[in-house]
Amino acid sequence: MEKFFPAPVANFADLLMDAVCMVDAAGRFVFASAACERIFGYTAEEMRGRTMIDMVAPEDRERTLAAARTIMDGQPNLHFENRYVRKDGSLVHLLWSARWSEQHQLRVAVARDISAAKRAEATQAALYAISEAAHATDDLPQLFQHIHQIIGGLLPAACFVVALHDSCSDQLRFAYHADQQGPLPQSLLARVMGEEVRRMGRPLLLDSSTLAGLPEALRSAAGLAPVSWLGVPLTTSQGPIGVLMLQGQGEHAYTDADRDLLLFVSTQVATAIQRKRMHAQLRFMAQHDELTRLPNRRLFHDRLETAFARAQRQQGRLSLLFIDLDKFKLINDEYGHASGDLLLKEVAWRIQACVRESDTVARIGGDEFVVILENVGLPDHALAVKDKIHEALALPVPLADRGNLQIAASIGVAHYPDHGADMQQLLRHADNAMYASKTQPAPM
Ligand SMILES: Nc1nc2c(ncn2[C@@H]2O[C@H](COP(=O)(O)OP(=O)(O)OP(=O)(O)O)[C@@H](O)[C@H]2O)c(=O)[nH]1
Repeated sequence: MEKFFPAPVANFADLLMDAVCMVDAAGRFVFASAACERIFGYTAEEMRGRTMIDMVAPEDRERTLAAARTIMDGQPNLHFENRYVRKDGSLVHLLWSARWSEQHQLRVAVARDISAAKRAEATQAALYAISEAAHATDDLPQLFQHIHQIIGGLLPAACFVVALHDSCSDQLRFAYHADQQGPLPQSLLARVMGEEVRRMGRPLLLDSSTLAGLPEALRSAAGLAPVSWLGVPLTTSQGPIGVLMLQGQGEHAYTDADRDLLLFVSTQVATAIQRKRMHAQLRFMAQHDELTRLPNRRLFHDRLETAFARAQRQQGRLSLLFIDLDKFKLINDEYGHASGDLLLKEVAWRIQACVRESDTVARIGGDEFVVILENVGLPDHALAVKDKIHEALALPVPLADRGNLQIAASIGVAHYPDHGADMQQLLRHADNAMYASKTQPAPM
């Protein structure tokens, strides 16, 4: 050191929090101050003689060499950022100021560890991105994919899992489980780990160093030399809603700092999920009937428009069935509104059971239902569905304490293109056919 600085200055250099380095024209360290050990993980002794560029993160090497050339051409650089690979394999973000000493034929540089600031910056950006994703994505699976990418930029995440609490079954439902290539089959370890995080209500770090202190079920699911996993609860202001888990990459073991970071970010993730769920719920409520949970009149019209456009485009067929319960008012009057409600739910369920999943059954009024049958080969097929519905509705509906209810319905059918070239004509035809059938007994 005294070779370059007088002794007192050399002592000061070792007191600095920033690292002072000198690199010769061939790019080898010839001097490193004491702070280097804290920043790079290597002692000054270990650094001496090493080629600087070998310690730079591979992605930053080209930029670093270009900056070094400029400095050696006589232009000092007071604000250059790059990343070095520390002795333990982790990355350290550095801010450099450097200049070339013609007299000593050395690059003299001072490096400041800005990893904490970079991490805070990245965390802030991730929080913002998660909040943005909650607005920009259409549904939860898409949101989870976005969040996977965002958190993958902060922490190693070979595999990313979101498991949400299902209040009906009181179990975790794996809503997202994927690696960079796409969805993965459910793993026993992820399930056991998720349940454990949920049970404890706090983060859990799994790797070979923590294994001994973990519950038996988790130990046996993990095996002897587990890949590192990190799990945190997803909690909103209303309480826990699920669990977020990451699987490390290769040898990487998550640290306590990683755990704290994921826990911090998880609050934003939980809020984003909650917001998305609320939107989905509001959208569902706006489009579905509260009692039967069938599509309502508005969604029926949307579906019909789409089906109609498709049939026109593909020169296909579609049929509409208008269904109105007969004398439903009497049921309400005689058995009460609650029994009427129960009957409407049963009717909805029975009609749905008569058609394919791709068909639409909607409730468009008190006791009025409608069915859109797509891709019906011949009008006879729609008539067969109509008969099936009549039969299904003719079966008695048992009431808990008041015997059986008997119900019948009037059904009008309209076929495209036979009964109308446009939607209004078709709707009118089905409605008229339904009223016409009210005056006739239903075929049994
Ligand atoms: N329980 C119950 N009843 C409802 C609901 N919505 C509408 N209603 C009742 O459904 C009945 C429909 O009566 P109407 O349209 O006269 O039909 P109807 O008695 O079946 O007569 P027809 O169609 O001529 O055979 C009314 O009494 C409404 O109050 C509901 O959500 N629950």
